[in-house]
Amino acid sequence: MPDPTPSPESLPAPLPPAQLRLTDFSFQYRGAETLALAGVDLVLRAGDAVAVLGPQGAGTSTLARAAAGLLGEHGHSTGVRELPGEDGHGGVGMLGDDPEAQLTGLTRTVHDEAALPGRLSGLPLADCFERAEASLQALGIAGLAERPLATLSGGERQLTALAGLLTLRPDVLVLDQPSQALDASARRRLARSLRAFRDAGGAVLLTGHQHDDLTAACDQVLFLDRGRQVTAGPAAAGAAGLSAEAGGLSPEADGAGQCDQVQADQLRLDDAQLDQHGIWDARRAPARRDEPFPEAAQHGRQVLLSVRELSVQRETTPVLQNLALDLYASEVTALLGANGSGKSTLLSALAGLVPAEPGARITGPGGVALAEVPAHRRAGHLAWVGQDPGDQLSASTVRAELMRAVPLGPGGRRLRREDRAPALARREEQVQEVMELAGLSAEAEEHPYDLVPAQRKDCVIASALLLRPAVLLLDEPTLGRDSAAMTRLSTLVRGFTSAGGAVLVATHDQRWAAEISDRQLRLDAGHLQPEA
Ligand SMILES: Nc1ncnc2c1ncn2[C@@H]1O[C@H](COP(=O)(O)OP(=O)(O)OP(=O)(O)O)[C@@H](O)[C@H]1O
Repeated sequence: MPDPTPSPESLPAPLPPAQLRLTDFSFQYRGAETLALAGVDLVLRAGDAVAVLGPQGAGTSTLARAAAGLLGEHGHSTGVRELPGEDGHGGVGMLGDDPEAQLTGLTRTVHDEAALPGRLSGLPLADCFERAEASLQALGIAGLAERPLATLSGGERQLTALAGLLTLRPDVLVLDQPSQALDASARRRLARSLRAFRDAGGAVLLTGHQHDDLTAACDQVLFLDRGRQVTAGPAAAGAAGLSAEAGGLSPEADGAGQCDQVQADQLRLDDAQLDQHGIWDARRAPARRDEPFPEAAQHGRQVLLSVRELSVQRETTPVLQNLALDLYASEVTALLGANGSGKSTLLSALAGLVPAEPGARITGPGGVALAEVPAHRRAGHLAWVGQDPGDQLSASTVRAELMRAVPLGPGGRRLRREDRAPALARREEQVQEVMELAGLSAEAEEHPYDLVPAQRKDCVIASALLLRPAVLLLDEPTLGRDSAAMTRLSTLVRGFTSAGGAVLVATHDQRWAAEISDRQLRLDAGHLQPEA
């Protein structure tokens, strides 16, 4: 008879200790009518990496803040959050999803910013500096240590904020959309740093709306739908009917509250499942397009913007060198390139916001020479949507922001009294239309700063469209978008080119670049090359 007592070798290894546990955790923002999180259960053990994905508004950022203990003042929670490190050291370090809010504003250089968290937590100075250097090294930005923060590119800022977090050696790292703004090699370096962090006993929680190399390297993925953790089985059957069930049923009935975590290896996270949950899969091969976009063929290859001998220095470093570029009517040109390669510099120089070296020629629609034209007058020809939408928003509601973008009279001239009412009605109509196009109708009366970063960008894109420019310059418009918002963005961009406009768009999302663009250019060492 076999011995019923299991041998010690056959016993499962004891589970590593939990670093963070949320049990039946619910949260409601003050003044909100519905729960932002409803009965979430989550356990992060030493060495774990878990991704929580959901469409925009599903509560992934709220979950990140809940895990980091940052929700306290903002509403009411029920359930339990346990964090062993709460007795003193370790704890949770979090990087938020707002690229504009990641640096403290208290320091001047990259090195000082990376060392600051340690200094604020009372570490000896020598340790702070040593850890800061090690973090900068691990993330591949040691060369930027002495750089003033104000001179960093978007990706460089993101990595600097991460470096600061790593110096605290937290038990748990919570990263809300950490890949946004990172190029492929920075993402790989970050993946390696997270691996090392986990091997040393740390746990990682990633949240966001996109599936990418980092979420694919997690052990598990959870999906959120309107604050509820939803059942997502490994097969398509698990995903079927999710949207129909979730939200309308009680947590008991729809399975929320039971931790149904899915292994994230690609074999089990299939396309249907990600689509079902509204997640943009940045790793997927681009959808094939056999024909060129029809509108491009229709309008012929009319040059709308011609750039020659464009050189730009930042401080004393040459970033763009003698660059030549043509943008064509009805075409989308994708601008690829590593972090810090100069994509934003190029777009800003075209918009007249960064000075070019003498000799540059920028010729706009109808042969207008733009190189000498100041930025505010270029905007009618070339509308620029910068990397940080906050820099371009100033009104207190989305509607007011957009109203402001439409000049009432032709060329901004004053209108006669009798023409005012019809002009106001027309403006109202245009604004309404563009809000619908950009998916902002429900946010019309919101303060732009209360929107999530992707919607803030939508607001700036909507303003740009209202200017009716010939050329649209978009800097990283895909950040923080779920699948529906990506589709909306594509529709908006193709709508613009259908009407004969040209688009130049800087992006790190190679799938989207391949799907949306008529051609792809890569910026490298100050020069543009066709993407291989
Ligand atoms: N105001 C500035 N002063 C000095 N250097 C700057 C300034 N802004 C950017 N730089 C530097 O110029 C280079 C190009 O930056 P830019 O922001 O154009 O790159 P990018 O390709 O858009 O990067 P990312 O993909 O990270 O957004 C980088 O080395 C950056 O650090």
